[in-house]
Amino acid sequence: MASRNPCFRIEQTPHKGMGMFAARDISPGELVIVEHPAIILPAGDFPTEAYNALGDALPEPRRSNLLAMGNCRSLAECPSPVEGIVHTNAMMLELNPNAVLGEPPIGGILYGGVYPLINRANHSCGPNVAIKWDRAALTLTLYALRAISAGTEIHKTYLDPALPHAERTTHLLKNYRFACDCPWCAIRTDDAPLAPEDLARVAVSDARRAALGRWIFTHLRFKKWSRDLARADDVVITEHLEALELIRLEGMEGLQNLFVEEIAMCYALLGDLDEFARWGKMTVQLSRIEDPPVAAQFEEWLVDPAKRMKQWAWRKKQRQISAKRRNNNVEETLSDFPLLFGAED
Ligand SMILES: C[S@@+](CC[C@H](N)C(=O)[O-])C[C@H]1O[C@@H](n2cnc3c(N)ncnc32)[C@H](O)[C@@H]1O
Repeated sequence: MASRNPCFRIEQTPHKGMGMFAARDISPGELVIVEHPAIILPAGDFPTEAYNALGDALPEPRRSNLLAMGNCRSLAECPSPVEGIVHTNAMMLELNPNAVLGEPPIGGILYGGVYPLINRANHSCGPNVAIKWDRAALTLTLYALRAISAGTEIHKTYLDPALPHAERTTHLLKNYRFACDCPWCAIRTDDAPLAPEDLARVAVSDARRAALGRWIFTHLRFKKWSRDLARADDVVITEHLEALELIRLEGMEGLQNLFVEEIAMCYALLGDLDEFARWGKMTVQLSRIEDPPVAAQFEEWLVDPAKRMKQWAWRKKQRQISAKRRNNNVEETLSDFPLLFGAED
């Protein structure tokens, strides 16, 4: 199936059914596709006839596009192919059917949306794209989390990648009927335990993922650091760079924006123009889809940070003021010494 979107194509994979592949190089933060659902229905189980009726009610080519989608359920489990397709593909979202027109219908009942193109993206525990809901329009936006070179498979994640390997495996087998063979997983071909080297690799990955999941609760954040001059100037930057390295190793770029943005802010408070420009531009690039107000704010600041940011070089200035005070005290103390000595002499 060919897509008119030049950024990706849908192709057969060797062992995952169809998949989504980059048709050209895609930059971090770049839009891959915005898509409307083929169908959207309340979460839950319905009689077979209801699923069949839903499929029959769809106009062509939406109906045949829906029926061509992946279905990991057997006919014994789901006699209606529409039901199997919904269970294999539906992306959950919470909507309020009584919401006021023009307001996002957030809060209320869980629904599942099926998206004929976005749902072709297979799973990885280190996904290179993420999704964002527009609950008012019911569209899903897929965007790149890191650079994706032409020909690479586009993977999203079907679960919280911070979960340990064993829980990820159980979830994927139960709900999607496959064993993940991404670089962060280890597959057991039979009931035998994992090989010692696979166990060790998975243990390292689990530990890193758990550390990243806890990071924001256990490490110093920009805001606290910004007001606390007793802390070293580079403490947040150093720790955030460590987090970004763990993120890179685990392919968990879905977590990176907070760290990148806070590093940019640290450099702003330190009055470092070059580093602020570097990290600020990265923040703009990564936030354009995920958090447009943040991207807009940084774009504005980047024009002339020294003039446009209230907090520009604040920490640097505080350090200069306290150094001056210290110097003055030292001078006063020193100038007192001759008198003291003189008096004693
Ligand atoms: C939402 S569909 C993804 C698209 C699907 N491959 C297709 O042909 O339409 C989910 C199904 O794709 C397959 N799949 C997704 N990710 C996979 C992976 N990493 N390894 C093996 N199979 C995968 C499984 O059969 C799963 O039930």
